[in-house]
Amino acid sequence: MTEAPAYDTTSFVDLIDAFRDLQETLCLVAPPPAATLELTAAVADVTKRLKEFEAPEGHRVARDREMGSDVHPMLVKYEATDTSDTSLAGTVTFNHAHMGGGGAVHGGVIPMLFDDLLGMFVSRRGQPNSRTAFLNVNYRSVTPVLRALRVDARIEKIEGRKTFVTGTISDGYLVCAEAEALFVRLLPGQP
Ligand SMILES: CCCCCCCCCCCCCCCC(=O)SCCNC(=O)CCNC(=O)[C@H](O)C(C)(C)COP(=O)(O)OP(=O)(O)OC[C@H]1O[C@@H](n2cnc3c(N)ncnc32)[C@H](O)[C@@H]1OP(=O)(O)O
Repeated sequence: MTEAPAYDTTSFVDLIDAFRDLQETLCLVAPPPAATLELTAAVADVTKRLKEFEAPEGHRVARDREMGSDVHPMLVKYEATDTSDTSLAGTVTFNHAHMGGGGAVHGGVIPMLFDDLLGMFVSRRGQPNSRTAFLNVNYRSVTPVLRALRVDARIEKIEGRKTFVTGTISDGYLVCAEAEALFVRLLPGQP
């Protein structure tokens, strides 16, 4: 495969942010049928325009490994503020699109954040090209939406191809969720 050309992701990050805004807004509205029909056509039109720019694997911006969740519409955006070789601290704010019920984050969204956060951290500071072997999540207290929460990750140990890592999401001193995961480095040629 040829090397992907240098690409300025700034405007694409804005597009993804606009998409996230759309996702959240969809979770907040009750439009009448006529408006829904009109809006469906408008969204379909945007999708049609985007399809003009389809690119082969390796050239798609959403898979830009350096940019991570900033350029991927499905992933939860977080900010890493403090990293060392074995630890990471940062922040995440879940929105209405991530809500399960009663102001709490959906129980499936939390493992997705952990898989991405811990996987990215392992790739950068542990062993690149690793895959999640297990990810165990404990929900210790309700994870609230619309609040800046703290995220932490720590590489506990590396044994051969295996990187053991833990993570937490906290609201002040209250632990909302914690995770334990194993990432296994792929062997050359391993699919
Ligand atoms: C500058 C840098 C830029 C950075 C930019 C980064 C970009 C990067 C972004 C990535 C950020 C997103 C990260 C998402 C990551 C996914 O979400 S990956 C998708 C979800 N995971 C999967 O689909 C994995 C499916 N499973 C598999 O592919 C294989 O089972 C695995 C995990 C590769 C392991 O298989 P294998 O290679 O054949 O390994 P195997 O020989 O069975 O086991 C190796 C060792 O691990 C142990 N092990 C394997 N599985 C388990 C298990 N489930 N439990 C306990 N032990 C296990 C074995 O016991 C063995 O231990 P030892 O005997 O060596 O002590």
